Amino acid sequence: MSKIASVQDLEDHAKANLDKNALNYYSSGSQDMITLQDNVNAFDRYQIRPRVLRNVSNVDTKVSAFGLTFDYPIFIAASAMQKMAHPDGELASVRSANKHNVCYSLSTISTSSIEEVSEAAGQVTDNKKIWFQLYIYNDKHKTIDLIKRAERAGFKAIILTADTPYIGRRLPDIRDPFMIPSHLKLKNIQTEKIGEAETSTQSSENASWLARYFKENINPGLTWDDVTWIKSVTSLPVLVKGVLTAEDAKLCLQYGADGIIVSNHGGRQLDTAPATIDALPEVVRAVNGKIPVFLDGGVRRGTDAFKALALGATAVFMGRPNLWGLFYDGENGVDLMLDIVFEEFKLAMALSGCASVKDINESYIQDSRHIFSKL
Ligand SMILES: Cc1cc2nc3c(=O)[nH]c(=O)nc-3n(C[C@H](O)[C@H](O)[C@H](O)COP(=O)(O)O)c2cc1C
Ligand SMILES: O=C(O)C(=O)c1ccccc1
Repeated sequence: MSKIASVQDLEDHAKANLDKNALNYYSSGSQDMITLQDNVNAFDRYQIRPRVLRNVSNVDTKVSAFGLTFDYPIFIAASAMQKMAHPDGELASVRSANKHNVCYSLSTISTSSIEEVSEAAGQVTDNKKIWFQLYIYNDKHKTIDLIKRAERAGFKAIILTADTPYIGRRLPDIRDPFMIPSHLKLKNIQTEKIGEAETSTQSSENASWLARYFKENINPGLTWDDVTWIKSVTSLPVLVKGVLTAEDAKLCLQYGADGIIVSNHGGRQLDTAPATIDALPEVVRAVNGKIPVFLDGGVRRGTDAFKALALGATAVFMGRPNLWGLFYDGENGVDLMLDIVFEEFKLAMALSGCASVKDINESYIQDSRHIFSKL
């Protein structure tokens, strides 16, 4: 077999070899998967404007946020149930992220516990670059308990996912209902209803296991006051994930969010929502430097990350590439994936004439659809 040279190679490997239940769950988007594809394709509509004859013998890829420094502005997004990709699951992912000194975000709905992930991130609390993605449960005490456990375990930020009051309509899951494999457990939270959902073999009525899990456990009634509420129960920075408009970005500021993740949940929620790289500029403009803005969705190459930074992102997250790397070879596979993307990013900086991440700005990018506006 040829060597793996890109994230696309890892995706191809997973698509040819991963079992259908896990593959459908990991790869699918909602409805016609237009947003899923557009997240990826939109990056190609932007072009990098390279500058030459700059000294790029040393390229510094480090970035900082919330008082933490990371070696690269490319992090791992929260994705649920990683042990379906590899027996080491979340633990392999966090070990790899930690080794590379980048952030790992842990999903609430993980097959390794908050405490296990913290332990895998190393012994020194200050060095743990782990953020906790929070779904707010109907039961507020359970929600507070998750936050407190994450704090105690040394997580450095809370990511409140705001785009999932209900699960998106994922057709592969409706056609062939997803089941969590019987040897795996959701490790962070016990719910009375989940036992019931876990043991049923076929979705009842017309809701899938995923849709029922959400319906039975996750609070669809959240409002901006819940950002205030989360802020009142934790001293950690709180990021709102799932923002796609300037209007909501301003509300993030008004309600005291410490950061924003421009995201459409990897095209798994509202189909035909904009590609994240297209939504980023209006969010960045609305925020006007007051809090850091991150992006996820469709990042597959170092050049994609470069483009997001040129449009004002502090850093980006990758979701599915982590799963493809994990499936390829556990921790080594995630290492391989990160090494490839980091190498691509560093080279993109060098070939664009940027010796430091601080140099990357709007002058390095053009939107091919508005190319004449730059003339
Ligand atoms: C299989 C899978 C599971 C996910 N689970 C979660 C989750 O539990 N919580 C969450 O906030 N986002 C979840 N996401 C969304 C990711 O955090 C992220 O927004 C998305 O994957 C980014 O797009 P990309 O996969 O194109 O990189 C999930 C995404 C995938 C693909
Ligand atoms: O699949 C998802 O995107 C997601 O966030 C999720 C996580 C756990 C259960 C159901 C959906």
